Amino acid sequence: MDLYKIKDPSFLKELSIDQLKDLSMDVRKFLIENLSSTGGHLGANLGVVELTLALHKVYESPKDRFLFDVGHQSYIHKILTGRAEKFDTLRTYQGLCGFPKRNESEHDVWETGHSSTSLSAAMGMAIARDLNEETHSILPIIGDGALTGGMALEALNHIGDEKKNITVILNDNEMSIAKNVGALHGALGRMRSAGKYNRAKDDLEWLLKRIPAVGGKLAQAAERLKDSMKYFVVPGMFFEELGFTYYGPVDGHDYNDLLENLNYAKKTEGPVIIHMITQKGKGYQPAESDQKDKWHGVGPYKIESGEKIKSADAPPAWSEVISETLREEARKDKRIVAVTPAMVLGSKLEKFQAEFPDRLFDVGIAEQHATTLSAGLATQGMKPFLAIYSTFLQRGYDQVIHDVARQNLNVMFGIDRAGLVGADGETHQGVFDVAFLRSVPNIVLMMPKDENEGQHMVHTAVHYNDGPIALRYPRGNGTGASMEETLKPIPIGSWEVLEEGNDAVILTFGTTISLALSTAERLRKEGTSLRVVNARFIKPMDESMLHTIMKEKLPIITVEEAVLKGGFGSSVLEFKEEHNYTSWIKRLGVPDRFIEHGSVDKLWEEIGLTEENLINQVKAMTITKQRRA
Ligand SMILES: Cc1ncc(C[n+]2csc(CCOP(=O)(O)OP(=O)(O)O)c2C)c(N)n1
Ligand SMILES: CC(=O)[C@@H](O)[C@H](O)COP(=O)(O)O
Ligand SMILES: [Mg+2]
Repeated sequence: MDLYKIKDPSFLKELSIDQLKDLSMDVRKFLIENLSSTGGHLGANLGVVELTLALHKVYESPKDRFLFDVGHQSYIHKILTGRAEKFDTLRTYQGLCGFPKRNESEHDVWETGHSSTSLSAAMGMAIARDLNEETHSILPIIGDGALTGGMALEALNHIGDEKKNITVILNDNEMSIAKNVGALHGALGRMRSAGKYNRAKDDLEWLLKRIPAVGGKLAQAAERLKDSMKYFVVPGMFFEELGFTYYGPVDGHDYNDLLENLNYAKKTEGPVIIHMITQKGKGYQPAESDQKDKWHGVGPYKIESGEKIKSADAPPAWSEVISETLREEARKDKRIVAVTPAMVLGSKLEKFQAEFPDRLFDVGIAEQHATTLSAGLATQGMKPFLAIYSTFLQRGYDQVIHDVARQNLNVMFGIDRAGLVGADGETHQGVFDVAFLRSVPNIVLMMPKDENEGQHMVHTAVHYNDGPIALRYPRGNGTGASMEETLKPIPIGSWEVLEEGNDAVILTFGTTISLALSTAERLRKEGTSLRVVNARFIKPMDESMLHTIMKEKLPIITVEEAVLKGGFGSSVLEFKEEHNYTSWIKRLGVPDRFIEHGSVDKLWEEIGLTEENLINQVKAMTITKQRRA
């Protein structure tokens, strides 16, 4: 079938099971071909082909609401709702978003990117539906990984109690990004192996209710029988105890099983959970056989061999440098433990895990728990290193304030993916942490200019015993800096002058340092000398250097790959105001709006992090200064 001709999913109603099977093959081929050049979340999508087609066949989007949790598995939904032709632009600048997007289609009713939000949103929609006396179905589609997120459990608690008509599609592939973890994962495993018990239970109940002569009594007996079987065969029966009708396990690749259960659920009153078993990466051998992450998220690759296309000789990834330094430190100090909320692979902690299996804690998608767990560890004299993406630390903000900083505990934060991340777009940009951390008392916040300084910062954090300390580093590869053999602590709050100059000063840190240096070089050729300062401690700042600069009355430009509102530049403005200086300060950084997906270079251009813009700002300030003088 020509997928480019699909305008909406209504055609599915007429398709036979054989036609659905053919269409599934076309969809898989389309995904494998398109993503081989764009990259994207291939594994998860290959696993939900049948599930998504079946949902669109039985239900009626957008009247019925599909909420894709995390949303990385919504590609088939996008194809079925008329967006196949945009797939060559997937996750590129101004192209198709990799997650559901309300302004892309009326079929995208809930935007995601971060996990475990779909059940709460579904509950909100269900309450509104009932108050408005509407009758549509609401179907959150949530993975076994996302189900471990605290929010999902909070929502189950509410939905089960209120008995709302919500049909939860639980897509259980036994994988988070890496193998799923936790007791809930274990419970799902037991439900999976309980086989078709539930079907037998429902069939029995259905049969008994239809015997007219003995009707009620027999049905009551059946109910008792069902309850005792429930405890006997499926210990806990977690979902039913919470007030859900549980259907499953359903073979998520078998249309007979899928359609039968979806149609059954459609007629069931109250909250329903359909436990679907799927295989991540299904239908593409390299993904199926990958034991690590089933091709969760990939860059471009060769279709035939599955070989990933990578630029040769790239410097090591930032995450690798940081976690490898931590591993080195962990050999010397037994108190060091690493904590990750489901990101062992992304944060490159596999080697740490292999060497110190008892000192690495993958807690699942549980950023709040991970943060407070680290606080708990620190109270007992341990040195926890919480490796966490900047964007996901947003989930643990109260825990940072209430549990870590307030008690001034020695928790180390490795804030990964700090700055613009590119293809994942606005849900994942790591641009808020500077603003939301610098206002919290007791925290030290730093960012290295290169991976050599990065390793020294890990060392600094390990040897810092005066409270929480956070080290932020970007997505992708390092700068290729040569690495010093001996690790040394960097004095807390110290900045360094990278380039001397007397016409204007640039205060910057991390990724934007190279921009400042190249701009300074260009301006020097034109006779303007810029002082470039590596403001590697965002908090505390180097106040002695700031006093010197402000006394010199040089124009100051702050540059940061983080939000301007409340960011590093704001702290420089505050310093000026607190000390009654008159310095002229300009701030460059991320403006007050959400930044969509695209290559980081393109996004820097969009927000004015370019040499041209910086040169213009410097010229405007220095020329005006000369005129004023
Ligand atoms: C709050 C939050 N933490 C971490 C992530 C990173 N993340 C994206 S997908 C994923 C695994 C999700 O597993 P599951 O829900 O089972 O979906 P699957 O990929 O297996 O289909 C994780 C940890 C995220 N998106 N949001
Ligand atoms: C959907 C999601 O949240 C993750 O899969 C994320 O896309 C991973 O990002 P990295 O590729 O930066 O690890
Ligand atoms: Mg999963």
